[in-house]
Amino acid sequence: MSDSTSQGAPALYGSDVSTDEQRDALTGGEVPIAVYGLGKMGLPLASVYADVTGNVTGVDVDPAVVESISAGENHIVGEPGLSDLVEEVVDRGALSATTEGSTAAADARVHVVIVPTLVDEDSKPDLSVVESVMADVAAGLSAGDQVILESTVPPRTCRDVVAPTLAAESGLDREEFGVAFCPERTSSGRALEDIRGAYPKIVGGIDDESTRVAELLYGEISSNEIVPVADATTAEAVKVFEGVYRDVNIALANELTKHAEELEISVLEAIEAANTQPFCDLHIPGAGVGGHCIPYYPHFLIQMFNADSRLMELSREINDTMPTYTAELALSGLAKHGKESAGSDVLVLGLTYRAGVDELRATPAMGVIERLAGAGADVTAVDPITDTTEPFEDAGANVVSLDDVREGSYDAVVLVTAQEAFEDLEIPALAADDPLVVVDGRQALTELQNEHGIYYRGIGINA
Ligand SMILES: NC(=O)C1=CN([C@@H]2O[C@H](COP(=O)(O)OP(=O)(O)OC[C@H]3O[C@@H](n4cnc5c(N)ncnc54)[C@H](O)[C@@H]3O)[C@@H](O)[C@H]2O)C=CC1
Ligand SMILES: CC(=O)N[C@@H]1[C@@H](OP(=O)(O)OP(=O)(O)OC[C@H]2O[C@@H](n3ccc(=O)[nH]c3=O)[C@H](O)[C@@H]2O)O[C@H](C(=O)O)[C@@H](O)[C@@H]1O
Repeated sequence: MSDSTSQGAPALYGSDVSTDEQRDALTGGEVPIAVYGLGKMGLPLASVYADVTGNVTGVDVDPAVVESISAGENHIVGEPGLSDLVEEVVDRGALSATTEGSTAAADARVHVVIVPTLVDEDSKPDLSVVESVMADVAAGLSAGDQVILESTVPPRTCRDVVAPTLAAESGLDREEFGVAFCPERTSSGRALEDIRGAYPKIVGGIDDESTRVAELLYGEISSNEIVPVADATTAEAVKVFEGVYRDVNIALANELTKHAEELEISVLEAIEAANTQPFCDLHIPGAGVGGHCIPYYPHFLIQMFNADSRLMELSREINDTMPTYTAELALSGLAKHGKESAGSDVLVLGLTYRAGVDELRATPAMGVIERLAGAGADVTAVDPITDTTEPFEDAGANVVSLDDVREGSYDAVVLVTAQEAFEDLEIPALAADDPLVVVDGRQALTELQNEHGIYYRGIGINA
């Protein structure tokens, strides 16, 4: 097998030099790496790869993203350490950025793909972005290259979509290049810590050599254990199973919170007590399950395979009722105090899918706003960490700033996402009348439970 391409960069896949020599080449900056997708996950990942290998080209379709990174700037909010790391690796030439995917592919020996894998309006997995990146990679793929997919995908994607597509579009035989799935087990807000080794790194290749190269790569990226599994399909399943586990368990917590309401107990207290023994890990009930991960991953199994998935489907259904349930706690609170829904002034706190992350896909806030506006309430919304307002205005909300909120007065306040900036908000002072209805969708306002002039309903607390 050729050990170098026309560019002379050493191959890793199928190379006949020792693994130690390959490791030295990798950490010595001799192995050019391309990372496709420079978003919440891709920019931290590309930056760590650059920090370790010194030779990374990041690829993104968004010229503004490429421009900011090329200037050594970090466009992702809320990631400790990322701004300094981006500035440092760009400054020393270890990381550069481009919109030209196929050009970057031609020069790279390792291709790391971490672009969005979404679902369409029928909840069917949408791999179009991954497929478009693979077309770029194929255009520049050489014998001896390794492709790493980190985007979460339906199991069998590497085996049945990525590898055949790369072979067909590059003209190479399937045995001439490596493909491995190496799931990104990272949470926004702690991306660098997670990528560098908070948890073991799962790797699975379409063949043993692909797995070996993935182990070599992540052995240098992560300080934690590298866990090779039987194949890429197993690795893809590991990631999806982790996400489905979370969605199902959040649904259980959401169902238990409704039992707790009937039992007149705090489900949060019961959950915390139940979790004191190691065989129980009840999750936390809330205003809904958002983001482009947890609500999407179950569909990577439900929609793609024939096996019975009633539990996953029902869990999705339960979680998707929570935004409406949250809004109706406010509407029933208003009615209990003689206020019509129509014409009531309701403030929604938080629009992103979870605190500190500027991501709006599948955000529970949308369902809350739709139900309130649908009942005729005058809805005001605020979220200091996102600049996006249009979708929420289209749904019937007037999106304002925190300063505007402080000037306003409301019949009800609904907290959907507990942004840090809300901690300074004097919520009782926002009351238009006595009482102010407060719905706490994230157990973030519990101090208002027994406050005079407040009618408090907290999901997981007393609802
Ligand atoms: N966000 C998270 O917490 C986690 C996400 N993941 C996986 O990582 C994937 C990416 O997630 P994020 O980084 O959060 O998404 P993101 O939406 O923050 O960033 C995606 C980036 O890819 C770029 N992009 C889109 N099409 C492209 C193309 N054809 N070529 C190159 N770049 C392109 C976009 O411009 C954007 O900058 C997710 O779909 C998910 O499967 C895995 C673990 C955690
Ligand atoms: C298994 C797991 O913990 N996965 C994490 C998850 O991160 P993500 O950013 O999607 O956040 P998340 O904490 O799962 O929250 C998702 C949604 O669910 C809600 N949520 C979360 C936990 C909970 O007990 N109750 C609840 O209602 C959140 O408010 C949010 O709307 O999905 C990421 C991913 O796979 O993309 C993954 O890397 C992260 O480690």
